[in-house]
Amino acid sequence: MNNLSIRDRIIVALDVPTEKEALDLVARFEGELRFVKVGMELFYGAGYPIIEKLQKLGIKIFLDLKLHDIPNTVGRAAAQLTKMGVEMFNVHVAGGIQMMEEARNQIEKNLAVGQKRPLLIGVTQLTSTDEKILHEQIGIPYSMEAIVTHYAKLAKKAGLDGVVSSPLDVPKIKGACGIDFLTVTPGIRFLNGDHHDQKRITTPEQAFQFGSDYIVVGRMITEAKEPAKQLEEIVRNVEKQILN
Ligand SMILES: O=c1ccn([C@@H]2O[C@H](COP(=O)(O)O)[C@@H](O)[C@H]2O)c(=O)[nH]1
Repeated sequence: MNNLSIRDRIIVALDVPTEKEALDLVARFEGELRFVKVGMELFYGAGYPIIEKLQKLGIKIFLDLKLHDIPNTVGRAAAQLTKMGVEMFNVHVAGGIQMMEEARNQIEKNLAVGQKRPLLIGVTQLTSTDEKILHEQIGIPYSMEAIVTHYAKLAKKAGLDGVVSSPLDVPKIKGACGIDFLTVTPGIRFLNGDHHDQKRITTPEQAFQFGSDYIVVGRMITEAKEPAKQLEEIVRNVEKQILN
């Protein structure tokens, strides 16, 4: 994908409700955190100031608000998010091509002079869902592989930079959309650890083996006794595996 180091490709999910808790958590990494995810909980709790504060610390931000509404509304929201100068944000592919294109167009229209364009990423099928949920609850009769690949192709057609998916989906997505189409993958767990609400999971090592460009890791790191040590261990193990 690019020549970023493994550390630069690990996005730590700051799933906490307040600015103080987020900044306290970041401080525990003593400058070793490169990329974080600000999701609904933190953004709704702390608002735009947390984005500015993290940026001042030199940390890249994936603003994971998963926009999903009519094209006009999503386009207008995308215009506002573009002005925040984050590295990436996302929309649900299920909103359709027109909705995704509107987001993409509004990004272009609202870039400040010299501003790097935020990456626009489409959410495929949540990693907390499996085929049983897809069939019995959501009412989609296709296989997980078919629906995720279909969503990825739609996102590419609409001009998005990549998709959020399980690492398990990455080989199919890269096969269908090309190696440069980005994959941002949550659902990262140790084999014997707690899977919580996640259904389609892999270890960090497997995720990079499958070709994930970025992994998103939350509780496995943030709920560890020593989050910084946990991050270091993940980086070390993935690098060791790549060298072998
Ligand atoms: O399909 C998706 C889309 C987004 N997420 C987000 O990633 C993190 C994962 O956190 P963990 O604690 O490692 O489970 C979380 O912020 C989700 O909102 C996802 O898990 N799956």
